[in-house]
Amino acid sequence: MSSDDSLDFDLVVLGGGSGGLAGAFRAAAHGARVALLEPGELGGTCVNVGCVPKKAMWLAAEVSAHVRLAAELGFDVPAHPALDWPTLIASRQRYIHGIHASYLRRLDAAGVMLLPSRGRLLDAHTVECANGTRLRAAHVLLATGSSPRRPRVPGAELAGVSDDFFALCEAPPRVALVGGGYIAVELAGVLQALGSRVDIFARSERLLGHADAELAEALQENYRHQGIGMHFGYSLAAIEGEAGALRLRDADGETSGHYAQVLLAVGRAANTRGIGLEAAGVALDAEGNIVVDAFQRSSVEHVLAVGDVTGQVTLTPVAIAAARRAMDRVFGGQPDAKVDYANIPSVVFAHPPLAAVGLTEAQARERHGDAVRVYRSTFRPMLQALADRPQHSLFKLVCTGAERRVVGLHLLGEGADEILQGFAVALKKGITLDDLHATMAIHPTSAEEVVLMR
Ligand SMILES: Cc1cc2nc3c(=O)[nH]c(=O)nc-3n(C[C@H](O)[C@H](O)[C@H](O)COP(=O)(O)OP(=O)(O)OC[C@H]3O[C@@H](n4cnc5c(N)ncnc54)[C@H](O)[C@@H]3O)c2cc1C
Ligand SMILES: NC(=O)c1ccc[n+]([C@@H]2O[C@H](COP(=O)([O-])OP(=O)(O)OC[C@H]3O[C@@H](n4cnc5c(N)ncnc54)[C@H](O)[C@@H]3O)[C@@H](O)[C@H]2O)c1
Repeated sequence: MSSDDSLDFDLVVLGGGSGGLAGAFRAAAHGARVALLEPGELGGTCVNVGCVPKKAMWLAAEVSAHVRLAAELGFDVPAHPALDWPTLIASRQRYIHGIHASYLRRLDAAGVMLLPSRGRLLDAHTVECANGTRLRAAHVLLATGSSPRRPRVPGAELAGVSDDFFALCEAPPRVALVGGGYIAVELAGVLQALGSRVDIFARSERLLGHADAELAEALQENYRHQGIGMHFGYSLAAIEGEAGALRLRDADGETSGHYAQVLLAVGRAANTRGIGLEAAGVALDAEGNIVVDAFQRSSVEHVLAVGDVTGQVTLTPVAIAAARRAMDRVFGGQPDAKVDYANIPSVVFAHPPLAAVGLTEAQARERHGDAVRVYRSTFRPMLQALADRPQHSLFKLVCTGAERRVVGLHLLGEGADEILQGFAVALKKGITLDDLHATMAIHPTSAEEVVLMR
């Protein structure tokens, strides 16, 4: 690549989260002179208040469930294991500090200049730091992420959001979670397993509107068994009371409570305020996300955007892939590099986890009508059966056409989070049901059910 020496940098990145870091590393690997602005901890949402600490808490919740299973299998362990939360949180934060240190080392080795500051666009080629320093760059990458939304109801400020969940040092005795999406489902499962009594208040008629309805209902059944309360079609009108004793009031004036903690999980909004988008002329869509084309280009030439701030599939691997492809295109001589947004696999870290790739049955029927064939397997994983526990797995394959091409795979059950990745490769390659049947099963596993479904 060739550089313009009249500019300070080839690339200035706003945001040191999943997308920003990936973009900075990839651009530097292509020889670009890069500056990265991050006012907070490196790693952004995912590393500090998202995927990583969430997974740590999910793993702890799984361990707690397994200790209880172990007791039922005859091990000499308590049926209700006590958890010293501070020890768990210390281990989690130690792990996260290790990630921070690794990023610092890697930025240093890559020659990326890290500035611990917010940035603001003055025009398409100029970024101003909080202290007034101005950086001139050939390209700017916006990767400022998103923040939790709060519903506009009286008392909303009394509630916490997912960031506050990660500040907890003990299980609050009773927790209300408002929302029915990824975060409400994940935090509810973890808190219930680690000692809280949890109620979910969802506006929708079921959990996880994005997921296959049958699996979502099966997960609800599991949550009910675990003692999680669920209220659907709920319209939150106000949050009342005082810290430690909060009540929810619905649109009919009915109240529910008292809750030691109310957590709001009603979606996230792109971080676009105060970053100079108006000055530079960067367009937003009706939802407030930065508009980008398939190559992550904003409405202003040389200004790119990736990750949550664009509102495109808001997952860490997507932010990373979008940033890498954009940098491959701009600095790596790969003019066609872009993300394929089709068939992105995802996992809701519920108990058990729900993993999915491709079309749900409803989406497939809408698109392919009567050509859709659905195959399902409901079974009790061996560990659950040995302990005589009721938890079942539900695996579902959605196929279309005479060749029975696999267009959707939906897994609810133990190990689903780890099973899906390989099958996601296969689905992207366009496999058929016959291809699955031609693959030898691995016995005895849960995963074998995917190649045995008829
Ligand atoms: C509770 C929770 C759990 C999640 N779990 C998962 C999961 O299991 N798997 C998954 O794939 N995804 C998960 N996600 C989503 C994932 O965290 C996000 O999709 C991902 O972090 C988006 O990356 P990003 O780079 O766009 O933004 P972020 O990672 O949020 O990074 C944005 C960065 O920009 C910085 N910034 C903001 N304004 C400025 C400015 N003006 N100048 C400079 N810097 C600025 C911020 O400080 C922040 O560090 C989860 C999210 C949450 C909230
Ligand atoms: N495992 C993962 O990959 C993972 C985990 C957590 C978050 N994420 C990402 O972060 C995003 C944000 O998560 P989220 O759970 O906040 O959003 P979400 O979009 O998944 O769910 C928001 C939920 O809030 C409900 N809602 C909206 N307004 C409401 C109101 N006023 N009252 C009651 N309910 C209301 C919606 O009906 C929906 O069920 C996710 O969409 C996902 O992309 C991913």
